[in-house]
Amino acid sequence: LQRYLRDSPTPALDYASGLSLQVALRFALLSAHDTVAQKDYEPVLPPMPDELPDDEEATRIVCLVKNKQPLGATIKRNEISGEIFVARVIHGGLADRSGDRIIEVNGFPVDGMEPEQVIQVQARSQGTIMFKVVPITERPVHNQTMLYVRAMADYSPQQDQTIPCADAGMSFRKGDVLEIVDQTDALWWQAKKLPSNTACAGLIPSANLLKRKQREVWWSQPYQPCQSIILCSMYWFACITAPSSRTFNFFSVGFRRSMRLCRRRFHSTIQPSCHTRCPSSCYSALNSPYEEVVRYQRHPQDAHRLIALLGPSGVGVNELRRRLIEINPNIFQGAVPYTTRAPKGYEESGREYYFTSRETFDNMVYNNRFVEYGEYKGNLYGTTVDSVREVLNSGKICVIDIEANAIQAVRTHELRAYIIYVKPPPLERLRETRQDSYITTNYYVNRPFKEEDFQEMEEASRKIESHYWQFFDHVLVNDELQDSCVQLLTAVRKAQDEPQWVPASWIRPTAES
Ligand SMILES: Nc1ncnc2c1ncn2[C@@H]1O[C@H](COP(=O)(O)OP(=O)(O)OP(=O)(O)O)[C@@H](O)[C@H]1O
Repeated sequence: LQRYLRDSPTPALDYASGLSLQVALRFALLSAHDTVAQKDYEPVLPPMPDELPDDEEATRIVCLVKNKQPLGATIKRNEISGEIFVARVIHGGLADRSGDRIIEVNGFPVDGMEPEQVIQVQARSQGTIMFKVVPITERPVHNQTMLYVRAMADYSPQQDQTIPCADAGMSFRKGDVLEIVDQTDALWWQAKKLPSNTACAGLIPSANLLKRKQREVWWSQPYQPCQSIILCSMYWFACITAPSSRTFNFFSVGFRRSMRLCRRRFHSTIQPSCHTRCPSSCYSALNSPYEEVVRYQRHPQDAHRLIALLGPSGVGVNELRRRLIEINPNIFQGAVPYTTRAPKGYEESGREYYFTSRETFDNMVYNNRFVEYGEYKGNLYGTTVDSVREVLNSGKICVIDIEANAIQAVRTHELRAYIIYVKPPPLERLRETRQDSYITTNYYVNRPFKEEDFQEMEEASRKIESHYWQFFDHVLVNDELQDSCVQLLTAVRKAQDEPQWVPASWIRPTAES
């Protein structure tokens, strides 16, 4: 504006936006032009009051221009003195000053008023609001480092009776990455949802407060068996069985179609206690509604990240994994599972399976060596961390499929699993795309998909999503198979070569992790 005043250019027209009503962008540009042409420099601030207090340091006049943005501050009343204070100023909001005592709003003395009445005064004002405030002399120095977290729960300020101001609140869904910009208040933090293009932060419950809220909700709900699954989602168990009779063009490890069947059938056979199996991960998932995350980019010399695929039975997890490995078996590989069953004539230990005794297997279970394991027809089957490590150490990308309750076993500092959730497309697309496909069920090895298979898949995906969505690094809707393969390949490449949000404990390992 200073330069404009100096140069005094003459506008071509006073009303140029009429020239181009159809093109929104151009219209915006032209109306900006008109604003300058008409010298319409909002806001016009009201004149300063004549009677300024003698002690200039003691009070300040703060003038804010109202627009569609919230004011960005919450106020509170001191119950004893009746004085009104700015309780909290929202980071990046209009009123980015904190702790000041408000004595007047638009000329009305507000001492002794209820906060709601003060808000009424503000709400009535048009254009500008003038506050007379007594600034606090000693402002707390906030020496905060940047904190990023992944939300492990959903939150909606509109449904929270306890939030100081629902309009200043920020809703989030589990899995969202939040930048915490202010943690000075023990109960209400300020945060931005990433990726963010707003300067203004929103109020969210602090970790302790959200934890308390979750516990209250949990206690107030009637018992549902699936809740125990959420709470003990780290019970890692599954049943794995012999390779299916299906043969492929090349031998590929771990395409055990019946393994997933078996998991379904024997779902509840093995449930090791949380404390003996994975105390640290259980504890943190139960107690931290926010998981601290950092941006991580794999160094080209580091081992690849493990790729773990999961999804409801029949959605196509194995098909996608098989096709990915087929694309380039020199790059992608599955992990060789262990079993206690006797080898068949053509089988070689270390190729189809590692064959081992029951005693050794039990020992491995005891020593937490398995990502997943289970029993089928009297034999034990399982995938170990060592088998995964072997593939990763060979420089290849290890691709495995897991049940959702094995997620915590692979989300570790060492494996740095990238979790891809394979989601069914909408029902009508399932019907169309699976017309010529075959499903394997508990009773049939291969039969065409039926309507109830699709319904079951939908139902299962809803359950998986409601319990585990926060852990998914990528969601792949398996609609057209070819497209899904391309998407999978792209996601895997990104997982290895592009920066990703990962748990901070992977980068700064703690005693627990
Ligand atoms: N996008 C797709 N379009 C059409 N058919 C598909 C698609 N994805 C997978 N299929 C087919 O659906 C069937 C089930 O797939 P797949 O065996 O991979 O399921 P899964 O998720 O591993 O489940 P399960 O563990 O029960 O075997 C297979 O015949 C597969 O070829």
